[in-house]
Amino acid sequence: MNQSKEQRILNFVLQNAVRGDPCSVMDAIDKYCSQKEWAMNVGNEKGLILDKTVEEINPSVALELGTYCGYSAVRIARLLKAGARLLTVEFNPEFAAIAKQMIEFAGVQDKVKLIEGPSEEIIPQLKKKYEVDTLDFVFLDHWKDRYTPDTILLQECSLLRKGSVLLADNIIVPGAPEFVNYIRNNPRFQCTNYPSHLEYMKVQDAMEKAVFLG
Ligand SMILES: O=C(NCCCCc1cc2cnccc2s1)c1cc(-c2ccc(F)cc2)cc(O)c1O
Ligand SMILES: [Mg+2]
Repeated sequence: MNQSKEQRILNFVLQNAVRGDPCSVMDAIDKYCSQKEWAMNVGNEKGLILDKTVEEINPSVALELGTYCGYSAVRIARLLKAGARLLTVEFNPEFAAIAKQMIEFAGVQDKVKLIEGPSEEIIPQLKKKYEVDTLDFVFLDHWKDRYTPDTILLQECSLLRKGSVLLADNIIVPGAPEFVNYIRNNPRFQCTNYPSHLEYMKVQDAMEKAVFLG
């Protein structure tokens, strides 16, 4: 049965990166996906915006919606302080299996909890089942038409506190127009747009940061 693209990405990492070195894992994925096969990792240009946001917040509890191969989970987890944790949610079992191996190879597994399932099911479980009080940081990188309903759901589940930061990928491509309209017109959020480019392409994209005002 021939391999998936995601399996080929993981194999390239296993053969070209250094076990326990998150940066070498990120570099290997970026090398493969820019030279061999495009894939929807946040990439290094938007990744730097993600890094700066995470470093600014220094979150104790972070949530990622949309794990894919684990590139941004590794990217975020490498910056987390001792005792801090990232919960990352993936819908596709094949992707989750790849991401699990990627996260373990990078050596950040102690900081990352990979959860398989749809966001609308997982978010309401975060407090009781995953012992979350409130989220310091949320990275939205899953279905673009779920950004708005899941942002509303996070509020309904009292998972945001004054100062919680949302960062959303793909504001231009594939685009999340409903989310942009919702979040920029919502007085409970302070928004900032970060122009960038689609991963591995000379195509305009952007990220949107939204700080919850409580
Ligand atoms: O679709 C994208 N990401 C979402 C896929 C994850 C599905 C999930 C749903 C779900 C539900 N619940 C929990 C977890 C999850 S994970 C995506 C797509 C492009 C792209 C693709 C083609 C193209 F020509 C140009 C850009 C670029 C990107 O950076 C992306 O992030
Ligand atoms: Mg994305």
